[in-house]
Amino acid sequence: TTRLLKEKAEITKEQQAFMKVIVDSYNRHQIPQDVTKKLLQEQYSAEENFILLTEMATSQVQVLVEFTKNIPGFLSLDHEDQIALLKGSAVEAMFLRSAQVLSTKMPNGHTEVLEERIRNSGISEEFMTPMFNFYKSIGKLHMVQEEQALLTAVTILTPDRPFVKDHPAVERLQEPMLEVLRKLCALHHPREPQYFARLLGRLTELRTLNHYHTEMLTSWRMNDQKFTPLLCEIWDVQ
Ligand SMILES: C[C@]12CC[C@H]3[C@@H](CC=C4C=C(C(=O)O)CC[C@@]43C)[C@@H]1CC[C@@H]2C(=O)c1ccc(O)cc1
Repeated sequence: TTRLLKEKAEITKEQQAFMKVIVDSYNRHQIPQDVTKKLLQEQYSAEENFILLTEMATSQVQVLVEFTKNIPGFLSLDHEDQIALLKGSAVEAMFLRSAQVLSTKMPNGHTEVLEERIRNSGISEEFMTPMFNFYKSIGKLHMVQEEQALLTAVTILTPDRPFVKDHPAVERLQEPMLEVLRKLCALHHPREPQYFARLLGRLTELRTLNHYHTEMLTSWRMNDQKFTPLLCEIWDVQ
């Protein structure tokens, strides 16, 4: 049984290689410096902050598509299911990304500036609270980079998104990632046996943000704020 226990805990060679593909892709695909640099330059106003966040959101969708294409097996899924997974996970991937970014101290005060601009971009208080509560709950986990990359991949490959036809095919891709993530959590957080369960609990909290996000988009539209064609396409807004 010790051998079985050992196998259960240890990350195998192929799991190591599999994880490396996802982590390298995650690190390679970030929004360009010239976009984040604007965070420090542009003047402060709700309109300017919204325009900046729109540019960041648009760039993040492009980054998300590139990252997703590198997830082993994703491109062999049914093409319509590929679109359904991207559209269904874009908001969650973005909130996960923003939580990871805002909970780590970025160089030269980006974090504070970014937080300031989010807080003054026309997002109403009722959505700001759950959003920043999520950021705090992610921050408390002190995820390592491999966990961040795998958690993002697990979020994208969630089988029960709207319009996904071949659930089992998506489950077959998500399962090995969950297995590696479970082992990673045991490896990096040995004194917190419940850490993996807490991590998955954040995915449930993430889903509730989808609802708030739809409201956020609607309230921005009411104030005649304009989105980019890519955001309109991924979020089905006119
Ligand atoms: C999600 C978000 C757009 C994308 C931003 C995020 C805040 C922080 C980020 C950090 C990034 C990085 O450092 O890599 C990439 C972009 C993101 C992930 C914003 C908070 C609210 C905003 C939003 O929902 C929004 C939606 C439509 C808009 O037109 C404007 C904003």
